[in-house]
Amino acid sequence: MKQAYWTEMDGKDGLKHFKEEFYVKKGVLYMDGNSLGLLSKNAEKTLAEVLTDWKEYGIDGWMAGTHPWFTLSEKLGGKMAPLIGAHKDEVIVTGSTTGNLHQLVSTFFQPAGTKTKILADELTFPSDIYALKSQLHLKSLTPADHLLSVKSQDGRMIEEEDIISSMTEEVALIVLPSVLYRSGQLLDIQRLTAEAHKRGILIGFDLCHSIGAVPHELSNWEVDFAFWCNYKYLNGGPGSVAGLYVNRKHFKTAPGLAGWFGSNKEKQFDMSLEFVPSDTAGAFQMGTPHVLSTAPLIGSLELFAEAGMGRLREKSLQLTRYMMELIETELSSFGFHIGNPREDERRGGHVCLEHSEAARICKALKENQVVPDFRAPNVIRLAPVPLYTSFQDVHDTIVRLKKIMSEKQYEKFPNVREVIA
Ligand SMILES: Cc1ncc(COP(=O)(O)O)c(C=O)c1O
Ligand SMILES: Nc1c(O)cccc1C(=O)C[C@H](N)C(=O)O
Repeated sequence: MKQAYWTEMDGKDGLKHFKEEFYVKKGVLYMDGNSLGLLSKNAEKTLAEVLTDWKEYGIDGWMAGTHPWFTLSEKLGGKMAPLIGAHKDEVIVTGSTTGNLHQLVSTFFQPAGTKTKILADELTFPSDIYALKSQLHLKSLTPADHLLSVKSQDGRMIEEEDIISSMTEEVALIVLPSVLYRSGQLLDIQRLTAEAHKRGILIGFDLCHSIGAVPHELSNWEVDFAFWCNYKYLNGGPGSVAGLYVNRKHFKTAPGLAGWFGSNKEKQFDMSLEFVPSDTAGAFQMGTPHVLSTAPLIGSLELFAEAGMGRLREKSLQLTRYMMELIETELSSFGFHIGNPREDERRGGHVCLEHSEAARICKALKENQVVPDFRAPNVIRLAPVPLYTSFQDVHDTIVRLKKIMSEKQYEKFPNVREVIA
């Protein structure tokens, strides 16, 4: 493997100083930032600041201190907006991914007449399907008849053409992932939104695997709503508070699940039994924000503002391209298949490496200080995230993998998954 390439790329990498901001363990090649991002010093600092404010101010921390808690969700929504190409008031940091999906579907799925179906796809993350089915049940509609699932032709990707041809008259709402969690396929959000709207269908996206990895233009594309977690590429920490986006054209739509933190902030403490919603995406909040699980995001988002999504995406594409090239040149005799799309505009931030022995190859990688994750039945996900991964890290990952394969190190492990990854 030629050293010239990675030394040259690392040498001219304008983002390389960010790696020092992160707790990257010495000798460990962390390729799992698409599942749980690493802690940054900045995130640690803002978490400590919020704890200090609690210590110092008690109840007054809601309005005083370094990061007053009462407006923190709105403030962070504004800081997150550039990552998805939204207006500041269209984004709020709140809830969890699955909770936010429930909120948005309960708001925007309004079956009427013959328009009673939700369209999703068969490769989406299971939690989304569970949520959609339970939302149908709540409206006394059976998922077997009312949840349409676009089929994959190859078990990896979902073709946009197939999604569009499933946008029938009966569909009221579409919920799709931006990037598929296993194959890393990036869907054409702009095109799908335009096609849905031509047919009078509302459309929303799960951005879990694209936020912080891929730039978006949600407002310009007129996407109706979106939701995501902040613990993957955004490094908000395990169980970090999530986010949602609602296009301004829907600000007058009453939230399906109302709660007092969705109130107009001036009125909230009037304690009236009449709900007066905020006139922003803040209306879709419910209860008191989980401040301690939000605090690391304050620091983390500062890093994203400094790095910029354009530069992050450029480096991410270079890293995944380099990884795929090395896989092709170095690992061709070991039975791997690259399961993600090759085109830049069709892939997210991770490489999907398929192998019949994937579960135990992952165990061998971990033993060799490479952290991937495994997704059944046969996928090794490798995410060289641009904030803390160098080109040399990508190179070294493939060197370690090649050694594992040449020496058949994986054979000493059973080929079954661990509990989580
Ligand atoms: C695409 C996608 N959607 C939804 C979820 C569920 O998120 P949460 O557990 O935060 O609700 C995840 C990850 O867990 C995910 O990857
Ligand atoms: N949300 C997770 C969790 O609570 C524990 C372990 C992993 C996760 C994940 O986020 C997994 C991730 N959504 C995936 O793409 O597989």
